[in-house]
Amino acid sequence: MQNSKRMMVAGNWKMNGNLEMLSHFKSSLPVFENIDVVLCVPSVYIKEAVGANFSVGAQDCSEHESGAYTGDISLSMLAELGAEHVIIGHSERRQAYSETNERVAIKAEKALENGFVPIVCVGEPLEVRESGNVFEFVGEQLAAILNRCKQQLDKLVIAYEPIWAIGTGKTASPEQAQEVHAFIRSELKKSSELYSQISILYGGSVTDVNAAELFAQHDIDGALVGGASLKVDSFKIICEHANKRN
Ligand SMILES: O=C(CO)COP(=O)(O)O
Repeated sequence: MQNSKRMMVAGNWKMNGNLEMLSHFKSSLPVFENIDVVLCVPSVYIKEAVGANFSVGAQDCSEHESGAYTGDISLSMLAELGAEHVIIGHSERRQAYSETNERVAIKAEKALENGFVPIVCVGEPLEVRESGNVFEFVGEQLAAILNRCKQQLDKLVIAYEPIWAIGTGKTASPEQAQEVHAFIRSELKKSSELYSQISILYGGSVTDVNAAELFAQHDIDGALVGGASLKVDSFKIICEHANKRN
């Protein structure tokens, strides 16, 4: 039995793209009736991205509301531009900007308070997978998030992105991904009766070629797509696969 919730396909452009590419996406992506399609563009493009057949997300947010935080962008600013989703705790930010589990959890909590759908990322580096400690590592990341976001868990989206699969072309096998998704679901179950309503996306070298077999897994509710979200044709095919599953 598949979960009954809607599938989501979210594109993460990271620091890529330009206005011309955005305009191409806006005019080319059709409506997908059965799924939520989100494009997380660099923040400077959010306002321009709004108004097409997809929702718009940011790739990070500040945990502060305003003040002397040079370079930060607050949730209320992102909301003003029209963003409804926000990626939080992406491994690139955890690694390059030293974002701790607690800071990620605070951002997720603030995002929920501000009416956003936070897409909160978890996932292990290669050495953790090789040492057999995936559940322990992901479990700790998740615990911090669940602890802070208890009140509105049904609004949360979790993205499992094993770091060794990001941008490497080496995707987790459907079985490897399903195993961790089932673990995440079981942890969610301990925290909330709403566990079955929380979408768990898979991210890490998702392409138009491997999306269907990933989406066929019981606990995979969609994808967070990096490289393949930069080409409208591949992103569209991934959306079509998700749309068919629902
Ligand atoms: O980091 C990712 C999405 O957030 C995944 O990136 P790739 O799809 O390029 O591996």
